[in-house]
Amino acid sequence: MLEQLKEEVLEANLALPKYGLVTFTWGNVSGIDREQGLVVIKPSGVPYEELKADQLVVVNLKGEIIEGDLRPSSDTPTHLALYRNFTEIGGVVHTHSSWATSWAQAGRGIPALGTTHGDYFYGTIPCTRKMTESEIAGEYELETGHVIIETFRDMNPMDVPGVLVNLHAPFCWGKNAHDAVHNAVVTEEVAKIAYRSFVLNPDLGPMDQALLDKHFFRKHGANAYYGQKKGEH
Ligand SMILES: O=C(CO)[C@@H](O)[C@H](O)COP(=O)(O)O
Repeated sequence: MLEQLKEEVLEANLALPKYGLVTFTWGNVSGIDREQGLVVIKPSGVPYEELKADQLVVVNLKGEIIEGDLRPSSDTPTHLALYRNFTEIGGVVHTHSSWATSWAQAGRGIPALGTTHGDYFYGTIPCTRKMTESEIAGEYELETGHVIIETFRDMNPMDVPGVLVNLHAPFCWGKNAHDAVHNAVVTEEVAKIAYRSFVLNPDLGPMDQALLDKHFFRKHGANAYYGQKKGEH
């Protein structure tokens, strides 16, 4: 099981440069084996082209290293906070993909403007509040997870499988590492499309709820876990 998860997480990490989501090593993917309570994550600072499955690090949900000689990603505490609180997710991706990071630096969520967005996100991809000085000075990566969880206090994270961390960059998730990367690619794409839509029409508003419902539930099912708590739109 764990060896299979390592191969899935390796493949997901290698997909980041393939889809143009990362520069240098500005990103990381993890996956979780919920039965064993173990997370496989990219080692810190290792270039993707050199990455091998046996370099991936295995940690438990407390962050203790169970397997691996290298240091786990610096964002590991953020990934783990999401796994502990978003119990339906199986994979997490963090990148600094440039269009989504531009919205994060602007402190703006990406509204649902069309069906491309609506197929994957049941409403706005939110931007978190700014982190406080004490959060930044404290356990920064863990606190980054906390502000994400706070942002989703009234939303089912599987309705909107991604977030923009204010002044930082996107975190996305899904039912496994591959699904999380898929959502990260769509986040970057809708960030680009939304920016251009506002340039073409600055008065643009969110898409009609009926169209959003049609596209999201057509793809995810009206009674799937995605729709248990309606996302904000
Ligand atoms: O958010 C950041 C830097 O701001 C991180 O994503 C790093 O860019 C990647 O760190 P490692 O996974 O290599 O530790």
